[in-house]
Amino acid sequence: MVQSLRALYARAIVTCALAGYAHSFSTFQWPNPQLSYADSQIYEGSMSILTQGCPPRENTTVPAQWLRIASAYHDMSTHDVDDGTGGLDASIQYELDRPQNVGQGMIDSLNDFKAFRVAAPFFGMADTIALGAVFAVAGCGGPLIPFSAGRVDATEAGPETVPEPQQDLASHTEAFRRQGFTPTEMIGLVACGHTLGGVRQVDFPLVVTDTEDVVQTFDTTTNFDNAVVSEYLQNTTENILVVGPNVTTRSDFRIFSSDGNVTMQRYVDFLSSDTFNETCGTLIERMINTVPNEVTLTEPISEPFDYVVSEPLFSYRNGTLSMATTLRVINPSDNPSRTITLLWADRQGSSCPSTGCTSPSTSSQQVVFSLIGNIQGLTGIRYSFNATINATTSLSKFWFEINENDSSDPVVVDNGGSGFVIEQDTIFIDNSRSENLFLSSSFTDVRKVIVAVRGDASSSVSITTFDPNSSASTPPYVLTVTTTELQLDESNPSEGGFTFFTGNVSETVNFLNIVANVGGTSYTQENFDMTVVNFPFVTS
Ligand code: HEM
Repeated sequence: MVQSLRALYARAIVTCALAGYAHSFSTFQWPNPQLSYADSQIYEGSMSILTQGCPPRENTTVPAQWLRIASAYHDMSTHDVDDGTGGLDASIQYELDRPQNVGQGMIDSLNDFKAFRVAAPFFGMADTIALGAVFAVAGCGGPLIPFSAGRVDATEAGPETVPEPQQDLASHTEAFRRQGFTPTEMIGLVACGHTLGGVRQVDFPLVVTDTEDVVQTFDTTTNFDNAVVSEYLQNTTENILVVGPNVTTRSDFRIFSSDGNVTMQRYVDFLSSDTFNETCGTLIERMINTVPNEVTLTEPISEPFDYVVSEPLFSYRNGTLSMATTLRVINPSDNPSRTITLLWADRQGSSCPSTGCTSPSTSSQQVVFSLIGNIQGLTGIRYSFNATINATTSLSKFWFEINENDSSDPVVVDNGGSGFVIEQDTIFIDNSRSENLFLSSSFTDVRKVIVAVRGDASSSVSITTFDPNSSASTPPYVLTVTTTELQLDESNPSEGGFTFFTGNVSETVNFLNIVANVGGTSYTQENFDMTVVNFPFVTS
């Protein structure tokens, strides 16, 4: 019953979206870099391109490789329900030399995840592997699995717990119990996984004994569907883990038939596709959400957050602060008369009326959604703002008002009543003074970051940068974290009480923290989002 409701829910979202009905998307208390980033990776990130249409690679498919690495058969298999340790933690990165983790797909998948530079301080390789599994299933036409973020990456190998095809049923049942799954769920999970891809001769010569066979696929379809089940029940299956010449490695046969085929039969009955998809969606979601007890995941995200605000970008010149930001609105009605206004309140004194200073949106752009957003039939508009703010009175918080200019009341987007609070205005990255710098001497692109400090040259500023572009050429791929002391910027002399400090960072840095000491007081800004800056381009 629960599963049916979930499926109905998923369908309801799509139907509402397609019909353009009023919607009830959720929001979160800003700032929340983890949820903002998870939303942007699911709904607007580019990684899902590699799974769209279930594309082939290495005689299997990219999604098959991505799902396998996340699975109860690999990274997640280290979980132990008895002591609450292990789970999906990217420990696979340290376990690739084990025979049980053989396969080009493992390296290919980790290289994909590295290439898309998804890793962030609050979104590690384990979250990326889990997101990869969500995209893999959706890309091959399977269910949409809600995504939760917050996994913690391991820094060393876990125990050797990957189940292997030559093990007996009792060992597999115990392995899945230890990972938190009942014998029935084990049957489901293996069937759900083995709807994609197959077994490679070169990696499993004792399973695929015919050296002419490069890969023996588990079923005759590429897509995420119940063919693996129906072909098994109709005795037409060529799944090598069911009918392979080596009886010892027929692990799928032992697992599928372990309850007299009751579970497999159930998938087919229901499987008007829906039951298989529902069951697999629930089981795979549980599988990728299996983490050590001390790790807490976010609530599952099954729809985009509405009213997502991007990092406010500040700049100071000639007595004024400018602040650029954007507001994303999901599934807006088609209304060219809509106006959206940015409002803000003074930080010091009063130059704004009590209702707030205002600045209209300067432009708007259709949101380009990733695979999941497209499947859900979403539309979205991102409105841009560029406010000119009196630098002395500054601002303490901002908010938005959406006016459809019809008879309806304007909608106030104010972060649940508190407004979008600017914690401090003493230090900020100056978006118009900073530069995207092409160094012709070394043919490299760097970012010259300029931090404006409301204080004098005795201040000190350092930045800690997070770069997902790991310099390693083989796993483990970990974020490169670098702390740099900034220097006084000679090309930007002090102005209006502001002093400017500078340092170069790699163009692939996606987040940074600033720590400053100004007049004996410490200021910090954490998780500044470098992916939205628009520094001017300069060649030097
Ligand atoms: C007793 C448990 C399991 C055993 C013994 C097992 C065994 C295997 C073997 C031997 C392969 C071939 C790998 C290769 O040639 O590269 C394979 C592939 C695969 N397995 Fe499993 N598996 C198990 C459970 C699972 C589970 C729970 C999932 C996911 C829910 C899963 C997903 C996959 C996928 C997607 C592939 C295809 C990979 C590709 O084509 O690149 N497996 N499995």
